Amino acid sequence: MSAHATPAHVRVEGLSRHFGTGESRVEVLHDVSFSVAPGGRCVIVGASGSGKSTLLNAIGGLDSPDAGSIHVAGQEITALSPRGLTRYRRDHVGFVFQFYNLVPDLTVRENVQVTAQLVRRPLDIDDLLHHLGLDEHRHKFPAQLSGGQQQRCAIARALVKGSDLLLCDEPTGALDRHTSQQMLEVLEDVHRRYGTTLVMVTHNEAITALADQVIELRDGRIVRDEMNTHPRAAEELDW
Ligand SMILES: Nc1ncnc2c1ncn2[C@@H]1O[C@H](COP(=O)(O)OP(=O)(O)OP(=O)(O)O)[C@@H](O)[C@H]1O
Repeated sequence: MSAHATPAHVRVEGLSRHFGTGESRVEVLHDVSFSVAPGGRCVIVGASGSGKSTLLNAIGGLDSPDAGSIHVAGQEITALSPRGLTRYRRDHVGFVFQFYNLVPDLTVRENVQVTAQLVRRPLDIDDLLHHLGLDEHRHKFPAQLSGGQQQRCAIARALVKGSDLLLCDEPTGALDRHTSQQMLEVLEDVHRRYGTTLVMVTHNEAITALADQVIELRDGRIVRDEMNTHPRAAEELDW
């Protein structure tokens, strides 16, 4: 790396992961290496079972690889103790899952507040809900929201910590086309407003048009790592 090169926000090197033993052993990731620049929007695309979620979970400190390393903002998260990993997840990473994992007995605002209480300097909850178009839904429970509104609540919860890395696992997976487009516009806005580094997993090739960087996984190996010099706006997306 030259003295002027910007250090990567996320650097994955030689990552491998398997599940099971003996005949049921499955090699899920093989020697995966790539970097994401600070403030980059990286889309990881691949067929079902190609290892996308396993990779994202490793970056999020939810799963430990067999071999290789992951650095996030210069810190080697693959070398952290379980306690260190908990702290990393709490302080440095926002996670949005396909199934939003909202607490059903808490309102939208309370769902976000629970996470805000975990960190020292959370973002302003009401400001965030406003930007995510959830003003009028603040006091509703998850079951009273549409899929897109639930997803936006999950994004608010992931962002409120003020972490600069947002990991999204199939953020549009359970949504119809129109709501998916809205969701991608929300993520675009979040990226513009907060400069958050986004790493998003999807099986939908169309979404790669929005990314600065596209990684394709096939059977746990990277078969494409390309920069996109002219990413499209979410509203121009051709499904
Ligand atoms: N905890 C686990 N135990 C055993 N096998 C697992 C486990 N987690 C994932 N796998 C296997 O690893 C492979 C990759 O799974 P992964 O969820 O990473 O793929 P994916 O590309 O995200 O797929 P999808 O798009 O369907 O979510 C699959 O064959 C899956 O069955």
